Amino acid sequence: MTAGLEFRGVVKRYGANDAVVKGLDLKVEPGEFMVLVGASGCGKSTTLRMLAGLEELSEGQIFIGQREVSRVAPAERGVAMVFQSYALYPHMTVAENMGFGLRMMGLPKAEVAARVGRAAQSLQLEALLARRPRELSGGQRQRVAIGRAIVREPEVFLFDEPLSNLDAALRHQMRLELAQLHKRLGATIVYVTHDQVEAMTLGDRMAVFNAGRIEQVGAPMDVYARPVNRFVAGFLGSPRINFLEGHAADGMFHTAQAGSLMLAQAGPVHSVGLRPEHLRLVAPEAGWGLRGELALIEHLGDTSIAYLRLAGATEPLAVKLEAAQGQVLRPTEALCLQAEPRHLLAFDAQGRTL
Ligand SMILES: Nc1ncnc2c1ncn2[C@@H]1O[C@H](COP(=O)(O)OP(=O)(O)OP(=O)(O)O)[C@@H](O)[C@H]1O
Repeated sequence: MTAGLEFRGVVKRYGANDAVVKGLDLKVEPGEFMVLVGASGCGKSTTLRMLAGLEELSEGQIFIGQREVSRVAPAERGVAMVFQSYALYPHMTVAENMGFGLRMMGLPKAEVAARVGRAAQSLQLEALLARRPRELSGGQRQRVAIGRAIVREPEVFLFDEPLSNLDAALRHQMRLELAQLHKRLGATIVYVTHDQVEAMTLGDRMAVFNAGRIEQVGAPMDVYARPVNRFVAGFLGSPRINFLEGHAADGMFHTAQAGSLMLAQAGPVHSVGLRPEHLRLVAPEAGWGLRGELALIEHLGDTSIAYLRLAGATEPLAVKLEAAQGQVLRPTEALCLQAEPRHLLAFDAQGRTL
């Protein structure tokens, strides 16, 4: 069973404090992998916990499928949650850990065994069913925790930062496994993370949270390429997008002291955003471009990141170059950079994308 879900005007307030979730509207389609992403404290976990029934709503409604669940008990919502700390029972085997919840619900032994068998197969845990948690790696334990959710055959899976306790290599592996698992199960997933790489790679769509509100919802590459404002533009991308202040005139964006860039759009441009991969080196005598001095260069193997000091700018400008290009540059060298006009994100005085 796969159901969609919807938040309608959901507000969460703790006591007399300001709301931590401020009127949330969000629709998740059946079978969709939706990532809620944002910095610590922005309200994404609270949102997930309200969906799970672990927190009460102050205002608004939540629907799972056609059913309003705003005041339905957690166990009756048809959701299963996987937490960051997977809390397996140490004295039980993998199979017992996975079947525990079902046995508590009073399901017949044969049914429990069948469901555990199916989940173990889809998670490649069959060879480990007789082991105890201490005999497993961190990634295997997390798979067991996911298995515990799968056997409940929920309509919706909820994940709360499930990978943040794993090391980088394992996180990467688990990310690929989760993506494959989602394809196999076709389940609706709501996944909370502060990690932009997880959001970019796992989500069919992502909702970018900021201070209790959603700034933008969309397919990861669309949000990356067409952020609605400066906040979202700055949230995604590594190295971070470069912001430059200035003004527009005659189809050009003029910085105070570091040169000009060609603009694709008209309007009251107050600042622009330029991703490091969209800047390219041009000859110093080019007719237009940004001019600066190389402050530092990082060689990453396949690419190099050059950091330029621009006159009148407080932060260095990050530029992603091919390794061969980066290798010949020397600190303090004067450089000129251009970007294709279509790659410039232009913002108004309020930081909205024009
Ligand atoms: N029980 C509580 N009582 C009062 N305030 C709370 C409570 N739980 C959470 N908050 C506050 O609500 C805000 C949102 O918290 P929430 O955990 O949803 O954020 P988050 O985006 O998931 O961050 P993190 O990734 O750090 O968990 C925070 O400012 C937090 O301090």
